[in-house]
Amino acid sequence: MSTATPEVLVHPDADVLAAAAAARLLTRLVDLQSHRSPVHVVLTGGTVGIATLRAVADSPVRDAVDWSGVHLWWGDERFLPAGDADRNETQARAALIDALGDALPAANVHAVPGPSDDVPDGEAAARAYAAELRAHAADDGLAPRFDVLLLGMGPDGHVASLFPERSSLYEANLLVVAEHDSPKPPSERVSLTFPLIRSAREVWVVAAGAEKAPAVARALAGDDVRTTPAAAARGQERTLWLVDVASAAELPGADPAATPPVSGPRRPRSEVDPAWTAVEAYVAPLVAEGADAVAVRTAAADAGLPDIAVSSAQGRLLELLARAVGARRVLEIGTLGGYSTWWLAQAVPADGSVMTLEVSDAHATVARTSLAAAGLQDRVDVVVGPALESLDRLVAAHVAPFDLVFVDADKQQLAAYLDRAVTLSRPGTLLVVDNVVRGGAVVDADHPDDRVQGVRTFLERAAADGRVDGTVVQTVGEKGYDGFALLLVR
Ligand SMILES: O=C1O[C@H](COP(=O)(O)O)[C@@H](O)[C@H](O)[C@H]1O
Repeated sequence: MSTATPEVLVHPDADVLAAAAAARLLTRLVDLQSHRSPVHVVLTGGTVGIATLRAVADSPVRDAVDWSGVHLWWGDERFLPAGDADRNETQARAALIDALGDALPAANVHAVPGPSDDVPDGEAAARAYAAELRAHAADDGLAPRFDVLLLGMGPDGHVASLFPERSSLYEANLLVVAEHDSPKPPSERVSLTFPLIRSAREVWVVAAGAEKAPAVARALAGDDVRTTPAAAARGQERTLWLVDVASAAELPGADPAATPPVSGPRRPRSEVDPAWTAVEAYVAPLVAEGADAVAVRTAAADAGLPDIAVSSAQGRLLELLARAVGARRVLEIGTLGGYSTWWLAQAVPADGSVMTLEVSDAHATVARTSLAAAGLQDRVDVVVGPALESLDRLVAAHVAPFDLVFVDADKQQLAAYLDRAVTLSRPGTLLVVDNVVRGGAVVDADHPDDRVQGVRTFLERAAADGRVDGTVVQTVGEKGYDGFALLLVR
């Protein structure tokens, strides 16, 4: 089975890391629940793992999750009596599960059994846990398909209770194993094995602290699993390493003298800062992305379209702008999978319209299908072909002016789109143009990227164009650092 190459996100410190991991987990759960139930999450013990659960409990977004559709499992457990303070389960209950109360049914919490008459040793606990996994298996498999599997990592590079140099690292048949004489106390443990861990859709490794820097560097350099077990921690669809500055200090390119910043990102400005994602997750209830919008977004991803559509917060902004100007006729340049189109279509009245121009036949088909499934086929017209040609046809046909034009297409031609868009407008038409800041690159007159140069030409043209009044609003969020140009036609 092939697995996903690790992606690394560095956070300023352990607290921000835990908050961001919690926000990410909550957002993922809400997203997943829009099209799948139940959702299976594997918890981890350890400092960051438990801090993450505490942050989940403290987040108002936790109520956006339907916990009755979430099943919780553990990647490993210390083989200690139920209620022992050193059990990962006990710590997870104190951090999150108790706070969820009746929202999370007890039957959804799948703890590894502790010692009892029926479960005299770790092997018996491992067998019992494997049976529990089988009882919830997907499609006659041996275990549920885990949606997110969280792993902490020790300074020795262990994950779950799979320690360096142990035979359990190579277990190929069992889903769950017992570990005796663990190098980290307590000595008796039970752990999922790598075949099961690596069958998860997404594996997220969380690690913080300078003492973990060597192991983080070895794992991400692809060290031998025998010396750095974390090197084998990978998911089928995504492998995420959520680390702090201190534990990332030995990664290639890291500044060993770096101290965590008081605020702001440490990575290039165009990348996504976890604080931005956390805020986006926090405001998700206000944005209220509906199930139809999630379906449009998911269909685009499933069809393999690039992940360059607007975010839900930006989509909502488009909807609000269109409503604010009372738009009845909207023109969009650049449909992609129809996600921004969906938001714009929410704003126009039932007898209003959104015309959206898309150069790719394949993208247009995805968009049409999704928008029809959302019941918007009568309100949205997807026009296929090079946008400039479509625009020139509209100009030649003297169509009625549009009330709002949203431009999210090839940046090289933005100035030409501006020209056509103004021609197709009336005084008071609002033009919204996406991606005009580009991580700050727009200020670089010698930038080699012709998209940056396309934006610069457009902004210079807009500034000189006596037909519009405008501004640029810089934005941060899950789409990174960018911005919208807003132009009001005089
Ligand atoms: O013993 C364990 O340790 C690891 C990592 O813990 P940390 O305190 O160094 O973050 C944890 O992932 C595992 O679940 C746990 O049993």
